[in-house]
Amino acid sequence: MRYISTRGRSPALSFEDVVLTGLASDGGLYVPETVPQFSREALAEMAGLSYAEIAFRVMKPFVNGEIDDETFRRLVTEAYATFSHDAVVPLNQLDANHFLLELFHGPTLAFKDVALQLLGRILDYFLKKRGERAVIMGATSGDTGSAAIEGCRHCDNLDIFILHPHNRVSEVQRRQMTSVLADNVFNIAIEGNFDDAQAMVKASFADQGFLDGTRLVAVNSINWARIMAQIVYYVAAGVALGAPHRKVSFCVPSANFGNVFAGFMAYRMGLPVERFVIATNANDILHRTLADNDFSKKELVATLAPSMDIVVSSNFERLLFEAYDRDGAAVAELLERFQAEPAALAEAPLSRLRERFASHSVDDATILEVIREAHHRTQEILDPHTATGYRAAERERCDESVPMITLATAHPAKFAEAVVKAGFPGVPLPPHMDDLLEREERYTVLPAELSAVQQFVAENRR
Ligand SMILES: Cc1ncc(COP(=O)(O)O)c(C=O)c1O
Ligand SMILES: N[C@@H](CCOP(=O)(O)O)C(=O)O
Repeated sequence: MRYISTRGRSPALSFEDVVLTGLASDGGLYVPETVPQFSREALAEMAGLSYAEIAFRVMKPFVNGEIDDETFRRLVTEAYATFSHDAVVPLNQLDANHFLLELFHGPTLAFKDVALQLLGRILDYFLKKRGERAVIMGATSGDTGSAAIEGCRHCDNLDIFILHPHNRVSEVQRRQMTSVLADNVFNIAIEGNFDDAQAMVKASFADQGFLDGTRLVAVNSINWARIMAQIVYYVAAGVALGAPHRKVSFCVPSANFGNVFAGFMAYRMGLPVERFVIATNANDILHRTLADNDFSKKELVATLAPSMDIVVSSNFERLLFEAYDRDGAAVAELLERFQAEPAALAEAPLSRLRERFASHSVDDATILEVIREAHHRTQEILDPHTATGYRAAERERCDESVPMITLATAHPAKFAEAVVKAGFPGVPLPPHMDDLLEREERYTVLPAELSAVQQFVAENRR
């Protein structure tokens, strides 16, 4: 298995090299050269297996023997032993055919743990094997940051720099990052928004001179291993509900588009998926593109689902690459146009996308309404991101014979503002975070200027 760039102009890489890098040199994102296929029998055999075993089987073709089976199995098992639920990602039935896939039982209470608990271990394995050090730069709207820090903090060979938008993440999210006082962890609060942070991380991959030859590694969903690990829970949920013998649909709260793209990969590998429903908050570029072919940037809006406050969805490029029949030049041309002015997709790729994807945008008032309504129906308090998915799924459900699986992407305790505004007293943090609000914090506020950020990284890496 080799990995190629979505813009078609970078050399193909091995799994090890693709994990230990970020953007391709042509500015594209890496994807597997061929998509591994699961037969119906192979999928059917997975029903009833442990999550770790399903994870091993689904990811093995991507790893391509570059980590021996015994070691890879151990890394996977250790990663998912950190989750507080025996099923790792349990399915919670809401009604006859609507299910929540709870992805928030990891150490930092969001779906990012599923990939980052594993990625930290894989990075540690490869860097130790090579005897190399590396620098991580990551951008976060609140959840990736703490999951990356938690997944990588014990890697001696890594220094971790996480950029979050100053005063735009929840207090719990900020403290989950800034209260980790390890010598290799650096939190930077950017005076800007998530898109500014993501742009600076991407620019740093394009020109790594400031690191004097030290390797720069991505923990955002730029990194293929993030997508790879997220494919697993689509397969696990699908086979638990009867795939491959019946189809399933997924509704995914979306922003940077790594999560739903992982689902699309599961579909391409053989999981029978009827439909992916993309839920956005008021930052609705994905919905406008699919519904109106309006592929344009709009001013960022601060919402009650802050982790989805993103203007440009990085991984949409990976889906465009598939929709444009893997024509890297066409993708590069479209994205260059999009950076400069409002753009539109060509007719054929857009209709291909519309065959499999639907979308809905959910505003703040509706998020609050859903939190109340879902509590009334199920006694559960949803987090505001999951609430966007719940509403989009309800709007889209039509075929009652196809289970709809809404991805519950975070624990409500991380988002007190929305929960309290919906009329609830709040949701307690789990015991391992009991004293989070009293812990000492450390972070540095910097302007949204690439040179200031790169200078900070260069001066502080060990
Ligand atoms: C809680 C939560 N839900 C949904 C999303 C959207 O996921 P994605 O960026 O993979 O589309 C994010 C982060 O992006 C998130 O943190
Ligand atoms: N919502 C994310 C934004 C970054 O997304 P990623 O999947 O590319 O890491 C966050 O919480 O940081």
